Amino acid sequence: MLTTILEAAGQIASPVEESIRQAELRLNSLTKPPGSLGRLEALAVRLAGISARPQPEYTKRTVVVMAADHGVCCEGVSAFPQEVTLQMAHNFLGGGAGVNVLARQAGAEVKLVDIGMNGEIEHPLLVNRKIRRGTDNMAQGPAMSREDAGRTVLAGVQIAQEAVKSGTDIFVTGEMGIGNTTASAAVLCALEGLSAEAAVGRGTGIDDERLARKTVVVERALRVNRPDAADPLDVLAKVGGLEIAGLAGLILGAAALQTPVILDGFISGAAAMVATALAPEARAYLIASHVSGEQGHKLMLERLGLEPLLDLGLRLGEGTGGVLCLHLIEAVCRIMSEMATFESAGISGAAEA
Ligand SMILES: O=C(O)c1ccc[n+]([C@@H]2O[C@H](COP(=O)([O-])O)[C@@H](O)[C@H]2O)c1
Ligand SMILES: Cc1cc2nc[nH]c2cc1C
Repeated sequence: MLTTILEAAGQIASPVEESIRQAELRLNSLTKPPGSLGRLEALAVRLAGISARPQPEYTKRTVVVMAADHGVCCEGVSAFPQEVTLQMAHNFLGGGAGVNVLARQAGAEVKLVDIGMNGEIEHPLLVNRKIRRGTDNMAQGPAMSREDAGRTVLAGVQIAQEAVKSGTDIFVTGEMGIGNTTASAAVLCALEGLSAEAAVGRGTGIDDERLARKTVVVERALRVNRPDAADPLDVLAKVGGLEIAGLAGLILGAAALQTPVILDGFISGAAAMVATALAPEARAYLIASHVSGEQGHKLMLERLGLEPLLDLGLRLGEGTGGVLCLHLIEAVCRIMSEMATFESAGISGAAEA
């Protein structure tokens, strides 16, 4: 299984240097003081390299929302009951969730994937890739088998491949899963050797008492399972989640097809940690949309070496922060294609020193 995953990862090429160089030249020819568009300029250059074009355009934007359940919920780690995962899945399909609203505004399509919910939904818009009905309680043993973790990553790779074949040229990662901030914190601790205290946050809004319990649960999960930091599939299987594994695969599949991936919040970040542990080259294809309000996300992004574009205190998940950044990406693309140059507008360049 790992061999097949690493085969997919082995196809990830570096961003295209020539497109990067052309984008830098173009930015410096536009009617503005050099560098005056700040970090948007760095974003323009990165997108050029990823998409192998100095003036990229993204016309088919897909938010992949992976939904899954977590056995660890029975430890009382969330502010909401587990059945909210399935109830929210109905909400996504009906177009009423936060991400649906923001995706409509940003011209993106929401693709809901059942990668491992406890319950069943029959709906024409639902992509059914259920690997199993939720994970087991990681505080008592592995969340899932190594085989299930591998199959889930491969399902994510395949979803990316199918979407790109149907025209998707940019992805946003999204997820829904009550309990998944516990799994994400455990993955962060396992891969980076951090204490539970540094990684655990309030998720859906737990009080101090539950936060203390959640921290103990993550500590216990790490002690009981002893995940191997050098083996990302082992980490996923022992303390991960199905949506985390699926999104890790989506990232690898997208990167192998030179397609940018906008990361949403803490859970998407955990998937990115796994993906980059499997294939460090995938990092070049990742754009961090925002730093989430979830404690631990800032540290996670630092470890990933990614600078978030926004800091709005978002902690909804679903892909909401990622979709918001599509507006910034659209802005950058328009700057690159529509802005006049010093030459075309007849404007004098900077004075000689
Ligand atoms: O993306 C984030 O940073 C984020 C931070 C906190 C909560 N969430 C969402 O809330 C759910 C998980 O919270 P919890 O408390 O049940 O672990 C899950 O459905 C996530 O989409 C998401
Ligand atoms: C209502 C609700 C919506 C969500 N969306 C993502 N995670 C969520 C958690 C809850 C509880």
